[in-house]
Amino acid sequence: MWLKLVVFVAILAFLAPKIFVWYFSITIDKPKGDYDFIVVGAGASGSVVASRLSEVSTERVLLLEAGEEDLPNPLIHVPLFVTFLQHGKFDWEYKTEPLNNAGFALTNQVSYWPRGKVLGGSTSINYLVYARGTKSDFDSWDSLGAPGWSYQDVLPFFKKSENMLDPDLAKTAHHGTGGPLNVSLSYKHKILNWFIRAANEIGIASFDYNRPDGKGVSPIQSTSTNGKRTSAADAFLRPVARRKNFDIVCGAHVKRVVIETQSDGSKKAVGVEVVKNEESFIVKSKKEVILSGGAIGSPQILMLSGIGPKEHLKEMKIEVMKDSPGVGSNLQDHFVIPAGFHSFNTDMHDQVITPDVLSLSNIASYLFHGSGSLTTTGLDALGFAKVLSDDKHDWPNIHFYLHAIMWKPQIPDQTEVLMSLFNFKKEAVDDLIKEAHAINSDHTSDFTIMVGLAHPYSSGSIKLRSSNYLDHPIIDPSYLSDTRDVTTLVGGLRLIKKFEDAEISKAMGIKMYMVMNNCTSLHGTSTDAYYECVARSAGITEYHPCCTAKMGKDPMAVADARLRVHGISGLRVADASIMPHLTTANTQAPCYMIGEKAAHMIKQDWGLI
Ligand SMILES: Cc1cc2nc3c(=O)[nH]c(=O)nc-3n(C[C@H](O)[C@H](O)[C@H](O)COP(=O)(O)OP(=O)(O)OC[C@H]3O[C@@H](n4cnc5c(N)ncnc54)[C@H](O)[C@@H]3O)c2cc1C
Repeated sequence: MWLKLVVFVAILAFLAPKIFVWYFSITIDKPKGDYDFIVVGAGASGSVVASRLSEVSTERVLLLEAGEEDLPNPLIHVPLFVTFLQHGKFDWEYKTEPLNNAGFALTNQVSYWPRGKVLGGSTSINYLVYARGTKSDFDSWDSLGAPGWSYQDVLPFFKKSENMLDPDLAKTAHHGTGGPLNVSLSYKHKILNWFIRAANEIGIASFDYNRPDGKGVSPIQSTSTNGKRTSAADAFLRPVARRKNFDIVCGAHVKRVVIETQSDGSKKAVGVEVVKNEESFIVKSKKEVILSGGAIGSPQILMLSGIGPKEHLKEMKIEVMKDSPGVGSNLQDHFVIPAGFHSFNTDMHDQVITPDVLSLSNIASYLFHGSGSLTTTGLDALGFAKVLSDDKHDWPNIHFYLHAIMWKPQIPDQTEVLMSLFNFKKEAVDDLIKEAHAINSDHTSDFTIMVGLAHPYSSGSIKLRSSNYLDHPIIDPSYLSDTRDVTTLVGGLRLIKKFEDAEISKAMGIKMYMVMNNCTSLHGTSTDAYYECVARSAGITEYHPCCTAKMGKDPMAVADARLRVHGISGLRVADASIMPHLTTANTQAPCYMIGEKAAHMIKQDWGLI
């Protein structure tokens, strides 16, 4: 009897993972023959492109993803666990070169740049904020040599993707319903009421930040369904992956695009070289290859394929297929400064996410009602403002977030987390703890407001480290190399400091503190030099790299406004790289839109609609 039971359990233990994979998996092991379209990278844009192209049943579509499949996994799908997704198998784990003008509180002045390496790409590891940017962003793209990308042109594609679940927002003209991507209002911690009221008091009005215009403040709209992350894979791949004309292969690292010289001397993309399980093979495309590897992956693949700045390719000993000086240049990223706040009068335990969040009642409310703190990444609200700027555009130049997580620096784990997520130096975190001790005996930071540059003037570059596809490229974001960005951030930090002055803040005893790298001892606490020191020390990536293969008409443009790579037929880029410049807000919503618009243009160009 016991023996039978042991054998039964052993068989079950052996079979269960296989049954799980068989039931949930939507991928196949290897490509099957040639395809009409090959899409590289299953992130925000690539998932949409592949999904939409495969709607045409006559076309064979292949989606190749270097990372593994995102089988149901609490780490991915429970929003609060977002920080556990970094530094693991779902993350490319990029690092920048040492920064020259920022990062003084970072170990070796190096910024840690996670990117999703998994089905769903960065949407499987991101913070879920769904924010599109302003009308001016897209009108500016259009005027910079990308006709067809004005706000009026792109709005239908934002709406096509979206299924806005909030009934009030769903009624507005600019939101979409019925698209594959669920967007909902995130769970609201009580501290949100303070934040919105304080913002209103200091002159920042409430509004829907996805309206075309604007400055104001609003609760977060997030890409989630009943408290569960909705990634690009959940929204665009899982529901359609069993289409007969659609194959998805994971663990497939694309080394390069295969380019042939035609009889008339022109160059054409005819497929890709892929490495899976250490085996290298070529897959042929009959119509097009679409690169959606993201702002780091796509320029890297382009350069490895011989498309890039001639001198750099020669230096890397790569045969030049097309001298394209813009590949890898124009790297832009939002750069954000965390500012800690503390409340002296109010018990924060029911106001924000506290370290005891994994209580039975919280877990039960998550499992049974899809509500509570586990449904959020901690980001509760997002605001936009314009501070001291001679910027001619109408767009906001800073954005700021309420991060409703109580940070208790005296808990060693949390110190480790800060060091590992952002590469902060131990001394910098220790500085902060010391100052927090001095400010209040409980030495906790109850929550954080983060303020970031919406439209940085500084831009950097991505270059190959070598011709080996496995080597991470050289990433130089050049944060704060343009002093106008410092001026804007000083203005932004001063604006955030004003939150203290609101009557509601005084009633709750809310105070800001922000100490980094001896800024206080060097510069006091209220001078511009102090705020500049904080910005240059504590600033970190907001995870929004883009623009490294921009579309346009000027000599630095890599693709035209239909995303066709200049000088190589049968090849497009569709992802964050093609943006001419950053949008005011977060980048996933624009990347979903780019995927929708790219698929539409490809279908038009091949007479498929
Ligand atoms: C930690 C984090 C938090 C973020 N938070 C937010 C947020 O809250 N809101 C927001 O709007 N944005 C956020 N972002 C940014 C947002 O997720 C990205 O801007 C967006 O996903 C970019 O879309 P993409 O298609 O350009 O690239 P990605 O989504 O990164 O997809 C690129 C895909 O290509 C694959 N790939 C790359 N190279 C190769 C290769 N050689 N072969 C095969 N496959 C390859 C990658 O593995 C990846 O799956 C965050 C990003 C990160 C990393």
